Order: sequence, then C-alpha cells, then structure tokens
Amino acid sequence: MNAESLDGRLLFAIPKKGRLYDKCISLLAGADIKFRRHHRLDVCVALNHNVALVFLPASDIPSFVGKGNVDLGITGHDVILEAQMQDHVTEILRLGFGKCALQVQVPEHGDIKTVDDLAGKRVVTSFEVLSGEYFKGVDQRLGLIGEGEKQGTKIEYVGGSVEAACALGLADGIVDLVESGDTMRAAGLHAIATVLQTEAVLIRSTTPKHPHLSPLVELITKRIAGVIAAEAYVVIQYNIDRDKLPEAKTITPGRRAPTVSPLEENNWVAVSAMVVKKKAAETMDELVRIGAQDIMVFNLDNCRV
Ligand SMILES: Nc1ncnc2c1ncn2[C@@H]1O[C@H](COP(=O)(O)OP(=O)(O)OP(=O)(O)O)[C@@H](O)[C@H]1O
Ligand SMILES: O=P(O)(O)OC[C@H]1O[C@H](OP(=O)(O)OP(=O)(O)O)[C@H](O)[C@@H]1O
Repeated sequence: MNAESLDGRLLFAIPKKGRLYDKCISLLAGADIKFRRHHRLDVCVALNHNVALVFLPASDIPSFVGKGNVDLGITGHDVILEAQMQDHVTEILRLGFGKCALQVQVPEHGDIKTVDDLAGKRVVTSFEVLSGEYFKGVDQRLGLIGEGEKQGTKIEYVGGSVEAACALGLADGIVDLVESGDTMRAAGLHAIATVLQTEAVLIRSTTPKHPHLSPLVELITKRIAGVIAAEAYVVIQYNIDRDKLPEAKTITPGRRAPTVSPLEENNWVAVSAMVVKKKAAETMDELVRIGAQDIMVFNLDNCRV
C-alpha cells in the first residue's frame, strides 16, 4: 500500500476491533463494499468502489473524521462526545447496534446509594470528559465547587477494566458502559444514574475536505440504510375478506401503504406490507383476530427505503 493508491479515494474509518467490529464488517458486506485486508495492515482499498477502508480504534475515529483526515466513519455516539467532536462531525445515520448506556456505578452493598452520596469522592472511568461534565453539574448543585473549602468529585482516567477499580480500592464509584449488566453485576456493582444512552452511528465531517466525494458518501449512506432497514423489517403477506380491509390496513399500514391485490375468489384480497421485525408475532395475532388467513412472514435480504 502506498500513499498514491489512496489518492482521490473516499477514506472510510471502521473500528479495528472491539464491540463494533463484527457488525461493521457485516454492514460492509451487505452494502457490497468488497475488500481484502492483508494481515496487520490497517488500510486497504475496496475492490469495487473508489473507497479505502481505514481500521482505527473506535475512540480515535471522531477526531480523524472531525479533522477531515478521513471522509466517513462508524463509531459510537459516546466516543464522539468524549472526544468533544460533536461540532466537527455530523451523525448521518443511527445504525441500531452498539446500543448501551454510560452509567454511574457503585458497590451494591456499600454506603453510597445515590449520586449525591458519591459527589466529592473518587470516580474512575475511561470517559473522563463526559464524567467530568456530569459531576461538575452535580458538584455545582451541591455547592461542592466554587466558593468555600469543599472539594469537587475527583475523576481519574483508566484505559480499561474500569469495573475493578472499586474492589481494588482505587475508587468509590465508576462511570462505564452497560449493555446486559453482566460485567457490572460480576464486579458487585449496581447503577445509580445514567449519563448517556449511545449506539453506533455513521459520521462524516461537518466541513468535508473533499466535497466532490459527496455523491459517493450519499450512495454508501443509502446502501447502509438499506441493510439496516432489511434487518429491522420483515414482509408480511396474508389473504383477507375485502370488508375487513380498512381494519387490516390499520394493523399493517406498511412504510408508505400496503400492497393490495385482488384474489380469484369473490371479495377476497391479498395484502403485503413491511412490518417492524420485533412486532411481527403481535401483528400476526391481530390479523388472525380479524379473520386473515394464509399469513406468511418473509425476511428481507436487502432493501432501499
Ligand atoms: N457492552 C457493549 N455493548 C454495546 N456496545 C458497546 C459495549 N461496549 C462498548 N460498546 C460500544 O462500542 C464502542 C467501542 O467499545 P469497545 O470497548 O469495543 O472499544 P475499544 O476500547 O476500542 O475495544 P477494546 O476495549 O477491546 O480496546 C463504545 O464506545 C460503545 O459505543
Ligand atoms: O453490560 P455488559 O453487557 O457486560 O457490557 C459492558 C462491558 O462492555 C464493555 O467492555 P468490553 O467487554 O467491550 O471490553 P473492554 O472492557 O475491554 O472495553 C464495557 O466497557 C463494559 O465493561
């Protein structure tokens, strides 16, 4: 790989490992962005687009995109705020994975029960900016900073294994990401407040360095949006008496409108519509209740919405 082979290509940053990696790789496949990554190389050109993929730590992606070094990226909403890049990057698409919450946690059986109890004590985190802002608000409200002798909450950075900090005597509480809560519970902690909800997002620079690449950014965005929608929706198809159609349409309104076709049977129609995958079973129950028959549900491989 040399610098010339990247010339003129759209640079697209992907997390090189961690929680977002696998999902990003399957999104690229769904969007038909083909690449062959050589062992240990963090940059590779796409085989079928004017794109080069750059594999970076998720937490570095906001500043690479924000400063215009790369044109497009996938990372967590949380790390954009932590890198203070929210004014420099535009979140163009929420991706529906990497969903978790940044939470304040304390030992389950300790004396500290609330955020106010923790204020003024020691907090360990990998999110020192977001935690600092959060506790600044708490400290101000409690009068711990500003006038007088009292001390504000002490925020200390660690790069990983944050959940061990209380047991090791380094902290009275921590601020860390929680998805299932397994890590938190295994460490004997529980959450007492939520700082932020987050998920993975597709981002571009707010002031792009290569505006001529905008059509390619839009094409990739539409393809990725299609992959996300295909994962979130199913197609439901059923037959129903035409007299029940108004009710059926309220149960399956589709994204724009349901497709209704006449059947070769007096007064019966076939209906098909996109339905949110999570609500498919519930929707089928409601259709059965109003007399629908031959109800079928199909997964989508891909779509454009
Ligand atoms: N348990 C989780 N569930 C869902 N999303 C998560 C979870 N943990 C982290 N994320 C999301 O993934 C992003 C990257 O976190 P991750 O811990 O995978 O990154 P990393 O620090 O680059 O990897 P590693 O911890 O292996 O060094 C986070 O900023 C967050 O947006
Ligand atoms: O609520 P849970 O489902 O248990 O997920 C939360 C854990 O996931 C993340 O770490 P990860 O496992 O990605 O590893 P890391 O600590 O090396 O970042 C996060 O830092 C928590 O430790």
